[in-house]
Amino acid sequence: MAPTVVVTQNSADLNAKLTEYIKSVLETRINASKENVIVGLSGGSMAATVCPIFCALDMDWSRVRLFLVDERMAPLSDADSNMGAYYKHLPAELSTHFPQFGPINNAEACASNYEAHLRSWRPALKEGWPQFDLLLLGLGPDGHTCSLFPDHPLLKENKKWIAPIVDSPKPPKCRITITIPVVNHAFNVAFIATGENKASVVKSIVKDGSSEYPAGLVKPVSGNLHWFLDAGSASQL
Ligand SMILES: O=C(O)[C@H](O)[C@@H](O)[C@H](O)[C@H](O)COP(=O)(O)O
Repeated sequence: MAPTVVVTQNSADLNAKLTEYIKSVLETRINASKENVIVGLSGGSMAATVCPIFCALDMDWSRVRLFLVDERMAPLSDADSNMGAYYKHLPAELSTHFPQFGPINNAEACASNYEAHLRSWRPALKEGWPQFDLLLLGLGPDGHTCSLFPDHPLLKENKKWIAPIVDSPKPPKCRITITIPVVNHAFNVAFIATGENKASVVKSIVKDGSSEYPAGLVKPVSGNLHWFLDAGSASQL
């Protein structure tokens, strides 16, 4: 299915459109099943974008669980820690909706612990993958998403739900990330990409349908795909 592209005028407009989208997806998923609703969140600027929205949403969060789609191997107090950024911006009762992360000195053990959390929350579909209710993904100017970088062997990972990476071209080198098939089995995937430095990669993926970049490999099997852009990132569409 073709993605829905939402071009926003300014940060207030982005906030309003994202609020409407997130509220509607969460309410739909909460009503659709008795299970907890699982939301996967990118790092980078995502915490600053979505935390104010989460804080302002008037809804029952008791059945929502939060999960990092990728994380850097850094202590919570470090500026590199994505979870640290979410802890800083979210009220304490929502921060506890993330699973524990660690050990931070061993990417492989950390990835397998994080995967075990996800498996305890959401059993595998018959195809072998979990189904996130909502993924909110960032985009790098090089076309990466999560910690899935151009030309990296992890793009071909077809067993692990969460994989370690020790040679990330974007620092820090050691991270964990969800894999492409996990992304593609989600019910709802939304990219949030702003800024002119992302315009050319947005054009290749959204307008030309290129699969050259990791983010271009995101093609939900049966879920919905949205792109939330601003004037800068949409300038070549
Ligand atoms: O932890 C990370 O590095 C990320 O999750 C990464 O995939 C991020 O989402 C993109 O690099 C976009 O980052 P910005 O939104 O900060 O541009």
